[in-house]
Amino acid sequence: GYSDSMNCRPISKHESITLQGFKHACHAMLYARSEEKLFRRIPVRYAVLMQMRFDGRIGFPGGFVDLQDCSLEDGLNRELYEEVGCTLRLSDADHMCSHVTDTPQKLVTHFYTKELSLAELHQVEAGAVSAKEHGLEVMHKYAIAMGLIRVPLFTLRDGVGGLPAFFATNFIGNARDELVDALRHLRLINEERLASLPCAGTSPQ
Ligand SMILES: O=c1[nH]cnc2c1ncn2[C@@H]1O[C@H](COP(=O)(O)OP(=O)(O)O)[C@@H](O)[C@H]1O
Repeated sequence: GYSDSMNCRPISKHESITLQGFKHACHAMLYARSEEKLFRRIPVRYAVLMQMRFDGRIGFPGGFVDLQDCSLEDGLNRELYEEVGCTLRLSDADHMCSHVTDTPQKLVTHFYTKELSLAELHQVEAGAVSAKEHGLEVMHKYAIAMGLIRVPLFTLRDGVGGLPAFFATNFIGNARDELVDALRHLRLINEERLASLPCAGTSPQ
């Protein structure tokens, strides 16, 4: 049987695909180094993409992949194309971590990160609105993406606005932990600031 500690534990991609009776989902964090400044003053530093989901929660673009059908990466690339119109191809080299959980369902989530040029990222942002599974006109048909959003990495002087406020929003699945892992692992913000964020101190890895 599964112990409580199994609830969302890290697992290797290799081991996860040997599990019986588990669904697999792949999601990706696309990001780019940015010299942009908010209000000509606050350095953006990195543009990190997440999306507003149809259900009002925030997650990364991606979705379920049927391993009978295709590889994890092919499935991810298909989802990225259908949801946000991204034609870039992610590969095994972009895989960052995988987690397995048995509640509320038996699921493995595979998380990928990919650095783009700012121009490529702008293209994804601009193209997303016309992607097949994006926007209100297809909401009778698909579990759609409502819009790409950027993660604010700065903190305003009030100590709340910016990343702390963003962290207080509602995330899907383990998307929040994936975001924290990626920000830490890719060194997009420093450890001290990470530790000061609500719920960010205790990532499962
Ligand atoms: O950003 C994410 N990180 C981790 N898990 C996620 C994320 N977004 C959705 N999930 C989980 O992945 C599964 C597939 O959801 P999603 O809505 O992406 O798939 P679909 O678009 O194929 O229906 C769900 O169990 C959901 O809880």
